[in-house]
Amino acid sequence: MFKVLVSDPISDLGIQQLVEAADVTVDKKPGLSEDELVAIIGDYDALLVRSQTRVTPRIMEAGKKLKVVGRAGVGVDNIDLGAATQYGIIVINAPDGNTITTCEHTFAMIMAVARHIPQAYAKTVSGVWDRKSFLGVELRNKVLGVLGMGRIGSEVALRAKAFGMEILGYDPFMTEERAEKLGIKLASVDEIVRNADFMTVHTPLTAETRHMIGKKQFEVMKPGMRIVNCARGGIIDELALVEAVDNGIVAGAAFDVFEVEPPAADHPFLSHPKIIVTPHLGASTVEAQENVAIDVSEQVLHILRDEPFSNAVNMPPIPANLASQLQPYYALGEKLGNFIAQITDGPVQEITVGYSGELAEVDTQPLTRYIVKGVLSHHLGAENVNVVNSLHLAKERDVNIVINKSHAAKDFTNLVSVSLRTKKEERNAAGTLLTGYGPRIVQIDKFPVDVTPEGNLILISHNDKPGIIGRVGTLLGTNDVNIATMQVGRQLAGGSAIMVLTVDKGADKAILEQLVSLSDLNSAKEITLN
Ligand SMILES: NC(=O)C1=CN([C@@H]2O[C@H](COP(=O)(O)OP(=O)(O)OC[C@H]3O[C@@H](n4cnc5c(N)ncnc54)[C@H](O)[C@@H]3O)[C@@H](O)[C@H]2O)C=CC1
Ligand SMILES: O=C(O)C(=O)COP(=O)(O)O
Repeated sequence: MFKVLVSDPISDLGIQQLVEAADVTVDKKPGLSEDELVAIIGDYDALLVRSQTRVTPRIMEAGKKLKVVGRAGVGVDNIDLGAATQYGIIVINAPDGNTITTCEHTFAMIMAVARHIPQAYAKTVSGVWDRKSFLGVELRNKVLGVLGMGRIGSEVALRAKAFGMEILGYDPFMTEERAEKLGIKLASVDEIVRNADFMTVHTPLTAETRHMIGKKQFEVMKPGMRIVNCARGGIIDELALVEAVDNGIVAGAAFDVFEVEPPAADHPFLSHPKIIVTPHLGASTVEAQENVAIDVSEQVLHILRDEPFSNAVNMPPIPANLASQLQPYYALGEKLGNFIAQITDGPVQEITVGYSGELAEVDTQPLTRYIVKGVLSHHLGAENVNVVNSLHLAKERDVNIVINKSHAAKDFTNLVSVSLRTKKEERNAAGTLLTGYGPRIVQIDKFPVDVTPEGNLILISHNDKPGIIGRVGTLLGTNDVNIATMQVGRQLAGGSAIMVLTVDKGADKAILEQLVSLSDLNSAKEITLN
């Protein structure tokens, strides 16, 4: 049974599929402190949050079973992504569900700041009928600067056009073609600051966007500018903004988000007559909350059930057609990696993965993650490595990963080979998928074999001499080890050879030692592939 913890207020209707899933139990505990979360997170397989819960490295470290953190919304700046990757926790978000809602809130803020609605409301309800103080401006024929033309920024631009505004958009990833399609003009931050009447920001908060609008921009800003931030606190320098409003450069500002949330009681925005605020309400509609909770619950279920999923933030996305092509190879890749790790002595220095045949034509990085997971699991423990952190853990340990691709796969449609180099030796195994039969190891070092990578195996290296197979069989039989299958591989008659046995139960160290003491038998290793 999977356990899911919901630590922020998330739509009940949205998480219904999780609550109703027979293999899931859901606990709702909003408002926990970091210490309280650390104390209980060890019981949970998934954590669902909005923007309040700060998912810190301490929480992830304590989340020994934690497989996924689901963000019911867009911004993941409250989740330590580096720590998530380190601990092998997938972080997913719900990027589409609140776009329109946040866009509409932005528009509410644009209109409110243009017409002083919150200030006028406050005065009216206080009993003062003041029509003079609240002279507004029209939106029609005004220039709106949009910084960040992603999902929300683009929707804001579309609606602004309906108000008769001219749009200047800035986004490093915006092409001329797309700008033309949206009916906007591309401009630099500087051009927007100097020419717009209204400005709205819709970027994430990054090192690059922090204080993107600060003292320098306010110095050259078109006087009378009105500014809206419904994206993230910190994109606009809050103190520089207050100064610009006081100097008469900025006519008004509307903020939904703050550098620190909630802002301190003495934050200058909270008492400024020209700055209006809402408490991070951008995504707070019934519809958006349902949408994001449905989206994130669906993906969390997929992840818990080991099914293909989307919207991972700390893993590159895998296009659906590539996912379906690679999926059948994941088990083979992981087992091949684990097999080679078990037969190679010494600490791993380099993993060389070879892809040939059709696999050489596609992006195989998702499959490489499984292979590296298989290798590292042997050394670091299966519970500590997964496809989220396998490449990261390899890099952290200075394990070099080399990928070779060759279009020709001799004898097979596709071949995956894995070589492991340690200080002591270099060994290699290759495998393929046999239609109708599943994964097979088809080569170990230079020896061709046909081994199903499953269960308990014994790998023996010996001299190709008459009677050796019988001696091995007798010894194992005497020790009550039943042989299910046996494969012998050699290059030349009478030369060196290998034997791969599938046995019903593992052979202990004493039996392996007895095997090695047989004449013409050089080494024996036990391999477990579950
Ligand atoms: N107030 C609220 O409740 C909500 C706030 N948000 C926030 O709104 C922001 C935008 O969300 P979406 O549109 O869904 O994200 P998005 O990822 O679709 O768009 C962000 C855009 O910013 C652009 N960008 C990145 N760096 C930039 C830079 N240096 N200069 C200009 N553009 C840059 C990106 O290219 C991208 O097109 C995010 O910060 C998100 O967290 C989202 C939903 C609700
Ligand atoms: O989706 C986002 O990025 C938001 O900022 C919404 O935050 P919330 O889920 O309302 O706490």
